[in-house]
Amino acid sequence: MTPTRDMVLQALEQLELPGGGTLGSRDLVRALSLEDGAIRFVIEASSPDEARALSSVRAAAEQILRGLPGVRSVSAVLTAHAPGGAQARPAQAAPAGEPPALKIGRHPTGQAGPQPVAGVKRILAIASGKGGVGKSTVSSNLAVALARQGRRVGLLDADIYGPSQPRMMGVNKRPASPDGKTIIPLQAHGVTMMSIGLMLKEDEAVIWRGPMLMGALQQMLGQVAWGELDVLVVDLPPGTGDVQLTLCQRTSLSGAIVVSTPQDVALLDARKALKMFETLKTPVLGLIENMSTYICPNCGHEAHIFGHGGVEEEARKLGLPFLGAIPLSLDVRLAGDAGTPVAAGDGPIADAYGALAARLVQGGMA
Ligand SMILES: Nc1ncnc2c1ncn2[C@@H]1O[C@H](COP(=O)(O)OP(=O)(O)OP(=O)(O)O)[C@@H](O)[C@H]1O
Repeated sequence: MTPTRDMVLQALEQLELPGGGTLGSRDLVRALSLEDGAIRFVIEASSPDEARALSSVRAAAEQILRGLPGVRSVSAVLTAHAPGGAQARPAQAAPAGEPPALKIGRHPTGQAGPQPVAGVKRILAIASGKGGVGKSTVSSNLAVALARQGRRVGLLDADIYGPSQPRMMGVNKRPASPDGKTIIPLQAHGVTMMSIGLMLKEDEAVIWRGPMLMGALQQMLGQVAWGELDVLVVDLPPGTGDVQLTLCQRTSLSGAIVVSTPQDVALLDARKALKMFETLKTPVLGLIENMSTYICPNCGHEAHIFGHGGVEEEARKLGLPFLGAIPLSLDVRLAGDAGTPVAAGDGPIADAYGALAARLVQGGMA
């Protein structure tokens, strides 16, 4: 017998939360998925303080669910809305009695099961609906920020059509392969990294089709000597193509994070990416707004060049966690172009990435 959604929610009712109530009565469960006895869900706190107060709840919830008949595995992550300030809005609970807005699919695809990567505890895919919204920038900065917090972090640049991590992380050495099979990844800013860009000859055009892409991606995941990692951050290509499909179907992803700018057109594309993850049954762990607000370095005036708050609003509508907003800043681009992500230094943007990384660590996502 495999557990049903009702059985899971009912079992969770046994758990008294610090501060009173249950996960159900406080409407904290999001993105619950059940598949062949594997249970995954997100506990979404309304603030980092609430998440701190609930830090013991995740493990306790997992333990209760492991006791249900037919359960093969349980994975819960704890996340929180962005902290207060100009970008924050109070968390809005779904209307009482309504199920949480589930944004992950529940339909089996009949594909061979996703496989873990040896030694790697969690795999986070960073995705976007369209190019140029800063997905690669967010991936490298998040990887560096997580490493600064003591996590063992890998960064895989799977953006096969436009690999930008060698430039952003400041590496350009071709990785060694002592036995002609195992690929030795490179190290930069405390992160173990690998990019398809490092395997290509300069100006070699990557005009590959589906099967070749799949082979390259599998090689990067399976043949790279990643070592023991707490989290592997995967920088996906933009959109919804073969690489995303392969990764979601063949690899045990902890989940995906979708990056968008607040513009309507970017959000429209972000929705397509979210739909894809729903179809592929990959949990979406949250949304990040990049290029959110611009503060003039000369006069301190705050401008909303691409609009503002749209991603948080979208996350709220979809019942998905909003993980945070990164401002538009010349420093971000200059640092990325110079090969040292801004998160490796000090200042407000490094702090914003630090907060984002801390939220992921706290939630068991990294
Ligand atoms: N918060 C930001 N402030 C200023 N510039 C940024 C910010 N985020 C990204 N950029 C710049 O925007 C450009 C595009 O970013 P990036 O390459 O990360 O986007 P992408 O979504 O990965 O695009 P693609 O998938 O097409 O490679 C880069 O020059 C980068 O330095």
